[in-house]
Amino acid sequence: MTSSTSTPHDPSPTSADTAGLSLVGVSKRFPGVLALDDVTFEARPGEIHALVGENGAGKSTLMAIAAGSLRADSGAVMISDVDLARPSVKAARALGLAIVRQHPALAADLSIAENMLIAQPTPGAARRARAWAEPLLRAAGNDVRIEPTARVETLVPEQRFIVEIAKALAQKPKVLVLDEPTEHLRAANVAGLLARIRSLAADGTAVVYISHRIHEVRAVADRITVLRDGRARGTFDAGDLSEQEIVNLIAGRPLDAIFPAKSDGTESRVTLEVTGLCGAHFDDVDLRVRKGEIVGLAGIEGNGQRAFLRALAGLTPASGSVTVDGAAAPLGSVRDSLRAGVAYVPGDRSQEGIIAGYDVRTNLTMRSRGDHSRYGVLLPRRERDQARCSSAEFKVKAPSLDVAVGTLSGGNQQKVVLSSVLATKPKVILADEPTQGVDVGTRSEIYRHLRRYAEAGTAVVVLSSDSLELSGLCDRVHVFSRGKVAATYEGADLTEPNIARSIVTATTERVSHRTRASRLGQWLAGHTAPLGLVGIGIVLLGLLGTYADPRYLSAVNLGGILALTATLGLVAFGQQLVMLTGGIDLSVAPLMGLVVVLESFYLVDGATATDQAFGWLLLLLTGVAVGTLNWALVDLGGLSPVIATLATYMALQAVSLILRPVPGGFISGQLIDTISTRVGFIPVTFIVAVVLALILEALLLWTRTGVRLRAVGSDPEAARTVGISDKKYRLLAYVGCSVLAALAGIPLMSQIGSGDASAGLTYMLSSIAAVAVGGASIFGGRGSFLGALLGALLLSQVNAVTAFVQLDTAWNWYILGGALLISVAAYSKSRDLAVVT
Ligand SMILES: Nc1ncnc2c1ncn2[C@@H]1O[C@H](COP(=O)(O)OP(=O)(O)OP(=O)(O)O)[C@@H](O)[C@H]1O
Repeated sequence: MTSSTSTPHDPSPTSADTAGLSLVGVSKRFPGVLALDDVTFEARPGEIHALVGENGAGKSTLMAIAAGSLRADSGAVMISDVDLARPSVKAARALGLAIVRQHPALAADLSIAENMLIAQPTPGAARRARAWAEPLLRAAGNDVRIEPTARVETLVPEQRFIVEIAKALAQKPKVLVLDEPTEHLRAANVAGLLARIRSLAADGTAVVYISHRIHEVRAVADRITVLRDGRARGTFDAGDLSEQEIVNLIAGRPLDAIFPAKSDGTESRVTLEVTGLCGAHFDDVDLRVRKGEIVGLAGIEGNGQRAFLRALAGLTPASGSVTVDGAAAPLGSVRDSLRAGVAYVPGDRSQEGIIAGYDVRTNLTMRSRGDHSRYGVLLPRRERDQARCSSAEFKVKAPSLDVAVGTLSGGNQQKVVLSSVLATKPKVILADEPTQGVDVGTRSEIYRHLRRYAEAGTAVVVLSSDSLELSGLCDRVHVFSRGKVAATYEGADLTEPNIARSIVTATTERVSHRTRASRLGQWLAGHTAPLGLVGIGIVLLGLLGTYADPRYLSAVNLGGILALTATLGLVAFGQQLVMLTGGIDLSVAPLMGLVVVLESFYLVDGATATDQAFGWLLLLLTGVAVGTLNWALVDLGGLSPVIATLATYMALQAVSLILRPVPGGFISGQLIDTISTRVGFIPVTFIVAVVLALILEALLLWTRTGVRLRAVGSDPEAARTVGISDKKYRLLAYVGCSVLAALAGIPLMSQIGSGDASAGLTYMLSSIAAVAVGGASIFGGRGSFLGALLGALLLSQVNAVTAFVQLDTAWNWYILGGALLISVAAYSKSRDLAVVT
């Protein structure tokens, strides 16, 4: 390889080169942006090919097309010499392409092992996911201990990236694409990853490496392709280029020094003084920032540096003394911190930095609302002017300020976060990874901005996992270990190797220090806790009922409670199914009534065998038809599930009333007897409900379909990204829900005995309540069929207990409302207990 900066390779693939990944003449236009313009790119087996370029140059778009998650307007994609004629994530994966995305495609409610499993071309058994994932995680994240059964929502960004990397490597890819994989990784894990990549390439894998960290690119890449404004600007041998030459190629012009000059140390005025700050994960930390200084924080994740920064921002409780420009600053309240001029640049951009669905303008101005509103009324022109000014200052690349910020490239989103924070004119800037995902040109602009703020008297504290950044930018760097400042570097000692060494020394300490959520915390945040909690509620209610009247334990009463539980349980299973996908079905109630009405024509005394067979078939068909209709309204019609199923609710109720304006038609007595059969005092319907709950629970937890269903509810975008058809799973859920609701009409028939259009109406609220009490999230992604059954039992018991204690029926509602509030509050609180910061 002999080309130089001035003589780039011809990127057109030759026939000998085409194995690996090959993209030929790819173009892609988004509204207002030509993201890719006739780009040709290839990565050969055994090479590491870096793809570099400014923010918004089109790197992620190109790789999304290679991975099949985005369709090109024109051009061809070939993986291992096979033309990806009909691009899809599945097809690309089957050909051996794995991708580590800039935004990890992980569903928060699923366990880490489950997330890794659903992204595999041929996923193994969900039951063995833990044992399978454990060694893969260990290999991907040197010293970061990650519990495969923990939910992804409990992970900090570094851990999420390690999971994303482990997920991709588990595929044993022939083509591995890494899109900014190290933005959140510390040096030890970066080194481990680069070594791993080299060994994969040595074994013949074609690796595409996207990064803004030029030293990494130089260290690992064999060839480098530069993208600018959607066009390929040349492919070069990495060995022929210096770092400065790569930087110049990316920017398209010579760039001066990346880091601005440091403080001359002549200022003595202290802008920020922190004394003896204590909080969760850090203890007795002092920090002083003088005018003109930038102070850096380093350390291994979990050693308290991030917790310290967040406490300073008022996000978590802390004690100690903080003064800003000599005045005492408040602790423990974000609002008060903001008022005192303390501004925080969040490290977790997607979770805390932006509101992805909102436009760029709102995201740019939302932190400084007071500046462009009067008496609470927004002044649109002033807002627009400020947004324009902020976006120009940071050169935010967006088709217009009205597009959703989520459609911008990662680096441009980061610029939006920073400029929106700086628009608050802060006295203190607490910046957590301020240059994550930002290109080298903008990076140097951000450094200059921060330096300018520092010189103007703003206290600037930067937390970064990049030692090079800290040594180049900061005047002083504190390295954290076990929640305390273990080393401080300044002047001539402030060098990258010193910081890196200090961090590595802390690694060994940290392995033992790394806090994991307590066992109780993990259990409370887990799948079984709601079952235990509802179980306790059921026992307590039972004791109350028995205390009020020993006949509570009579076979008649218990049998009655269980029969009602069976009916409610069946419809709650349906509701649970839909809620797992993030939906809700209000139409279950009139559907149950409609089933009873329909059967009051067919399953009557003296009905012919044909009529009876038709009656049963009609029950099933009605369920399938209503479920399909609901799904079509939601998924094809784009209606919200509440509106869609409310419309169906009204339509079904109207049909029932047309068929039976007044209750009438008697269900066959023999059929009622059969449905009401009991084994001892236990109704057969209850036994059926228990068996069904167990089967559904097993399917949900231990089969690929169950895991995928939960993934769709937890994060439809992440699910689509790993190749799951979210529409298909929502169809399954809505049809399943309606069929279960129709089946719940069978025990209802035996309870009502005649065709009554209003028979099932109370089941709308009670089915939702049973599922919520049973531990489901109304946002989708988590829930339990056993929980729904126990929730149904609790609800049925409340009715019985209020009757036995001879309380007014209003108490039914008080108790149910209370149980609902307590359980939902308890579950949402318990989920926090598994999170380690
Ligand atoms: N879904 C989308 N809708 C609209 N525009 C998009 C979408 N995805 C990307 N773009 C636009 O396409 C262009 C290329 O974006 P892309 O994410 O590929 O850039 P990038 O080189 O990966 O940048 P970065 O380094 O910041 O990640 C940008 O202008 C971006 O705003």
